[in-house]
Amino acid sequence: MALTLPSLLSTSSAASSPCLPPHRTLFTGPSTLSLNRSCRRRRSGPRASVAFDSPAEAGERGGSSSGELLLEVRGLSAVISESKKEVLRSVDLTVHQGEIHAIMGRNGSGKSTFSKVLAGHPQYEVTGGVVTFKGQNLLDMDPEERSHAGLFTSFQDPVEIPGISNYDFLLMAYNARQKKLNRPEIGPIEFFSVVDPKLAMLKMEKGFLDGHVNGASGGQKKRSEILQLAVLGADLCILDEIDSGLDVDALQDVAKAINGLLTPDNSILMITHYRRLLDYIKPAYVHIMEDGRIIKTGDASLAKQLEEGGFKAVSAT
Ligand SMILES: Nc1ncnc2c1ncn2[C@@H]1O[C@H](COP(=O)(O)OP(=O)(O)OP(=O)(O)O)[C@@H](O)[C@H]1O
Repeated sequence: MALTLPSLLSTSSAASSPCLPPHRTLFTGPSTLSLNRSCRRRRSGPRASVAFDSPAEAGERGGSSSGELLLEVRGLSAVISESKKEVLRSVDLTVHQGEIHAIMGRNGSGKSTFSKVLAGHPQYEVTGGVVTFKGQNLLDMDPEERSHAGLFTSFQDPVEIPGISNYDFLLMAYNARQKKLNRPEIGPIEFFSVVDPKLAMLKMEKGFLDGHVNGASGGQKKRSEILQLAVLGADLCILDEIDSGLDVDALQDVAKAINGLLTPDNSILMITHYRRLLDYIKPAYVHIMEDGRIIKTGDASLAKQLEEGGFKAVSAT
């Protein structure tokens, strides 16, 4: 289906958490223009605590009680649509409300593909498995519906959208959600009161809102994505290498903002290569992905093991 801007924004509705409404899924690249349902199915633990402010605090508050089942992935397999090369091979993962999960793994092991397949990216075709999100069959939803259901995906390399300011983008996305929730839409002036506190939280200059979508530096793009999350909200946030391109201070600001958005009802699945992110956003579960499947799951000590011993220390082979 060809995308209009509103459908590109694809903001949404049905999130259960009133303070964290759903969000948009954004495919900004050639595939955006032909966003379709090809990523639908082809054939028809412990819980992390929330709101850590510092590594020490994160360590102290790391908890482990399960909320409601949010995402259940069973035997998910997928191929690249064009080449039919298999990239996901029977991935299993379960996320409950309030949990923080991290996926780590070698370059090319399939981490980003996994997040894109969950978001419904048309570059991939699901060839097997079941994915249930908030009790619904995620694979039967198009990307917009997934967003409407409360799935937020921050991509590794968000593509610029020249000609659309960040402010307009956020306002349109916000109002689309309001509409979906049968709430009154708000005007551009009123919207400042929504965005302003979020900007402050992320230590972003107001001038950022005048720039075009994803048209900033690498670090600013990452902050921008978290700003979108803060304004629009989500039940499950998939953050793909949110730490890449961030300097030390920016990493702390972004991590603090993410922690500030956590409630006992929403969850995070983050993909990262570096343990330092996990010092700020402490996961209850760390998964190691290898050759398109999750080969090991443990707690945060698995990330330490990985850092100290390299992939051979945690590899299946
Ligand atoms: N659209 C695509 N076209 C061609 N190959 C692809 C595509 N998407 C993924 N791949 C290939 O699938 C494999 C997994 O890629 P993916 O980006 O998911 O890995 P990753 O674990 O996220 O890597 P990194 O840590 O480097 O970001 C790689 O071999 C990659 O080249």
